[in-house]
Amino acid sequence: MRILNVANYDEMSQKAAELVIERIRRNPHISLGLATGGTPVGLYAQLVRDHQLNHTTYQHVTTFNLDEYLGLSSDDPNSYRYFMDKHLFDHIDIQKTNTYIPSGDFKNPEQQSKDYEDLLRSKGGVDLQILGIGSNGHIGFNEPGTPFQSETHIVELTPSTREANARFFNSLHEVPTHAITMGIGSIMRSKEILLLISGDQKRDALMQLLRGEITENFPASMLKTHPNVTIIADEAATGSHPHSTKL
Ligand SMILES: O=P(O)(O)OC[C@H]1O[C@](O)(CO)[C@@H](O)[C@@H]1O
Repeated sequence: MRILNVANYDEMSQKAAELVIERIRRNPHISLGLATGGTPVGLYAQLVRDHQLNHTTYQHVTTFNLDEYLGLSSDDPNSYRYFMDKHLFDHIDIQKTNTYIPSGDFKNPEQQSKDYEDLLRSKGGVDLQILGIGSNGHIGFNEPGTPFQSETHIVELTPSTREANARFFNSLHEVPTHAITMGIGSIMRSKEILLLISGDQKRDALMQLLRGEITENFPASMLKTHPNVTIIADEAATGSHPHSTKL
């Protein structure tokens, strides 16, 4: 893993955007794995800005989102489809038919999980996966204890994840209890991974990732076995001054 330690959230977003834009320009048919949550919002804003200023095109780009809440329709403001349209897709020239997000439909979620995994494979998988991390080490919605080999599946969200995400809802009560998520095995098949970490509330998770053992109790630890991971972390998360290290 390569870690780039930057000053703050804005610099993290800027550096992340530079990396993503470089990969898109190198491969205009790239398949991007996308994350939601607070962490990548600044990155998406930078991608939109670059598209407007420099006309980087997404005409041939395909995207796969990591996860979706179960029970929220795509037009619900808290659904991840809504989030992606609002922060990115509505502002770039991507073809919406090339943007895939797991369905949060309650009907037959097991089949939907299988269909999403089949789709990922049939489209050739993800070239560059963008990730955030939960304070408990979750990636996507893969909570501690998720098998490392897991593929797209249904999860029951932990109380800590629901509490952390309640800030996007009117109340904790409204946060769905279940979600559909790409598995750790699905994420690990990506050719390249870009993990973004910002804020002092993520410092323990970053330390555990860097110093702790590889264990299913800390899902992100599996990333240490991936051959091509870049972490961009800000000073609040690393607790040290900006520099770059190869681990
Ligand atoms: O970026 P945030 O909002 O801190 O969330 C961290 C992670 O948690 C999730 O939002 C899921 O709870 C992921 O999608 C995200 O990467």
